[in-house]
Amino acid sequence: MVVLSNRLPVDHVVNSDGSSGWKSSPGGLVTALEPVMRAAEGAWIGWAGVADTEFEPFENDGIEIIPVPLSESEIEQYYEGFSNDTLWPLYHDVIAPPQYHREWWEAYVLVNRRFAEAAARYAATEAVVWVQDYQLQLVPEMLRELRPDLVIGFFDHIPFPPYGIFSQLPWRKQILKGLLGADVIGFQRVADAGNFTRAVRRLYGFTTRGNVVEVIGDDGDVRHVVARTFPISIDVAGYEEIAARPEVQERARQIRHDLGDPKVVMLGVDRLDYTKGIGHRLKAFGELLAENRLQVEDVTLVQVASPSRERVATYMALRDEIELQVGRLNGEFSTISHSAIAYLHHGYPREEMVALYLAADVMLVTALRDGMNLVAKEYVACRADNTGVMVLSEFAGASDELRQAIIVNPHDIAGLKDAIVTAVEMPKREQARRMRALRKTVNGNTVNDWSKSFLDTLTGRAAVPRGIPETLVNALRELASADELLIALDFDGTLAPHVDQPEDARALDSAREAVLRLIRLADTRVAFVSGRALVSLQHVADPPEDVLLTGSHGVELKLDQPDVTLDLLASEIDRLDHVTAILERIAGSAEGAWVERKPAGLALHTRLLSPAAGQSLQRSARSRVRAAEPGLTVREGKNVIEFALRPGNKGDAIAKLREHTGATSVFYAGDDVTDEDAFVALGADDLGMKIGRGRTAAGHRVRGPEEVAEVLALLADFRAGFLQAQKRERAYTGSTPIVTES
Ligand SMILES: O=P(O)(O)OC[C@H]1O[C@H](O[C@H]2O[C@H](CO)[C@@H](O)[C@H](O)[C@H]2O)[C@H](O)[C@@H](O)[C@@H]1O
Ligand SMILES: O=c1ccn([C@@H]2O[C@H](COP(=O)(O)OP(=O)(O)O)[C@@H](O)[C@H]2O)c(=O)[nH]1
Repeated sequence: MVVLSNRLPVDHVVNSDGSSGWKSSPGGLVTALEPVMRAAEGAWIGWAGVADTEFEPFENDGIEIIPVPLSESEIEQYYEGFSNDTLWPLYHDVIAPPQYHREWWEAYVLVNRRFAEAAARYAATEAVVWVQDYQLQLVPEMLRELRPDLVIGFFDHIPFPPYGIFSQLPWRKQILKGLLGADVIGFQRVADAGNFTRAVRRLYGFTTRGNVVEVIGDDGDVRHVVARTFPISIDVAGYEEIAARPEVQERARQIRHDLGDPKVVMLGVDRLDYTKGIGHRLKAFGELLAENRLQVEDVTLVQVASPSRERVATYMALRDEIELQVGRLNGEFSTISHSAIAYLHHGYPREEMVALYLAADVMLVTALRDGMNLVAKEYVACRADNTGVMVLSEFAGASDELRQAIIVNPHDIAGLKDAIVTAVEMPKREQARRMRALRKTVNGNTVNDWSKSFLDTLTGRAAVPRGIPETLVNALRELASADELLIALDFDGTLAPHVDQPEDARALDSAREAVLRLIRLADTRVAFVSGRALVSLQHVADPPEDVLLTGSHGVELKLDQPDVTLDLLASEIDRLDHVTAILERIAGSAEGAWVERKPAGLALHTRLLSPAAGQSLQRSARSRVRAAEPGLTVREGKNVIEFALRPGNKGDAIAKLREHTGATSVFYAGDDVTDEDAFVALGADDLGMKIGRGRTAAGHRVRGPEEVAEVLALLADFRAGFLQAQKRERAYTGSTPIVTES
């Protein structure tokens, strides 16, 4: 795996004595990704934090680091400018006004290209490349152009703005196009993913179905891009381990002592950023002191404001503002023995952070907008004794999960003050009740869970366990009570195990038996949906009389009537002959490749070749056919590329079958890339089941044809049970069911 982010986990530093070295770099992205990368084999590509310096790749704490150089002017225009003075405020609710400068955009494009080129150089064939965050939104598309073999993921660590705000961006279409180069785009919150898909619909008119965007390329080909939420987290066990160390606990006691042992220590930990709501927090605290609702002898606020983006004008102004506010409040309310606010403009190492979390009775997270806010999760992970209260802004992503915090709107200063008082006065029992629940939530989604679920979605590599998952059993039980049920099944790899020679494929006996049971049931139809030509499907599947058939990806149909023939025009037959000649030549150049002629198209099979050789053969077939006979529909499957005269896919087949049968619910099972068209055509009352590994839009997954047979048998049991019960009920209530008008 290759990870790309603007920041590396370490920054290069030159000390005052002229010596140099590497230190941990700031921010939650690094906190989250570091443990993931230490556990994974792979390289991390990013900027070393200094200008105009080239570094050779090196290893740091078990991670291979590949630095990408940036010049002084690129840092100004790409990082401080476009990333942090255009995108950052725009994506954070325009809390500060975004600046739009064309030369910043040009630098952004240039640096994104440099990152894409670095990834293209380092990634092995068919490797997974995981691009991080708003600084690199153009990389997915650039990288796909350079290396179409790669699997590309993108994770957005910050909010994705609503269309009304996003649309301000002069380069909004380019940004979306860049992102859509990824196979999976991850967001922190459901709302972010929704904002993104809405923008895609508005600006490109692409169809989105649930989490899947149908991206239509310049050549008319369709790619399915998954855009969904994956809330990021922390290395919970790592924080718990540090919090349990005696020396860290001693340090926490020392901190409280040094603060004058106040009754209550409140803590804020943020990069000094206008998104974090530090000013709102200080205002609320100041008013509580002024109104005597809190006393300076009892309550101290520790505010860590770690330095961030210090050359950006908005950040300089913020520092002045906050420090003026702190100075005023301390001047007004501190006594010789008690400071109101301990203000620390430093970045601290992790052990010191944990000691602060242990020392704090109340954690204040009052962000005006924040992608996630890992500080909130870290505080919870450290409170093993179930004490402590968190006040948490509803505008931080963490509030979606940490529901037992005291959730606040930081703009409502009166509400924020009440929340702070509630936190300060909260009885220990109530603290424990809430903290237990918070800890359970944080433990239930660690950073490993986050990366695993993202990467599993990306690569479809989740080892598919044997057996039928409980969630699938429940969904089948529900599906079995449909008024009119259609069970549509792919054949190869679903009912029949894959074999080297397509004509040798046969359905498993157990699958055949289950199908025979299903077709005997009332209000239940079974269909086979195959990419094969109908005649080939009939040969291998030997389908029972009542099974509906669709072949050639829905172009051929046999629906309760004698065979359907396809009328081809003479010109279409000429085109097929021409493409046959081209493909035969290509197949002839590689031992083990062969061409299959279909009623309305051709397929080049490469399954006996190595994956790399197969891919390269498919690429050359694609470009030569496109040049010679433009306008054919191209479909890529596992080890096969098809050229069809007429468009049509398994999604269309489902629509035709649904119409023919009047089905109110559809069950669809398939294993191949072409089955994804069918999965995205399913609706809320339907059930999609993917067979084996691979990215999918299906809601369920099983391992192989044996499990498919089990699932079909189970569905037959449930359906028979439902129909029996329905029959009994009708007999009991006097034949026909009661129909009410609405
Ligand atoms: O690299 P910097 O410019 O110094 O900024 C530090 C990082 O800030 C942002 O962090 C975000 O990621 C966190 C983890 O997902 C999330 O909890 C937080 O809400 C975000 O703001 C930024 O997104 C990173 O790229 C920066 O490295
Ligand atoms: O002095 C400091 C201040 C913060 N952090 C860490 O920086 C990260 C901040 O991440 P968060 O998601 O809260 O916000 P971001 O800074 O990424 O916007 C957390 O892991 C903090 O523990 C740190 O190590 N030292």
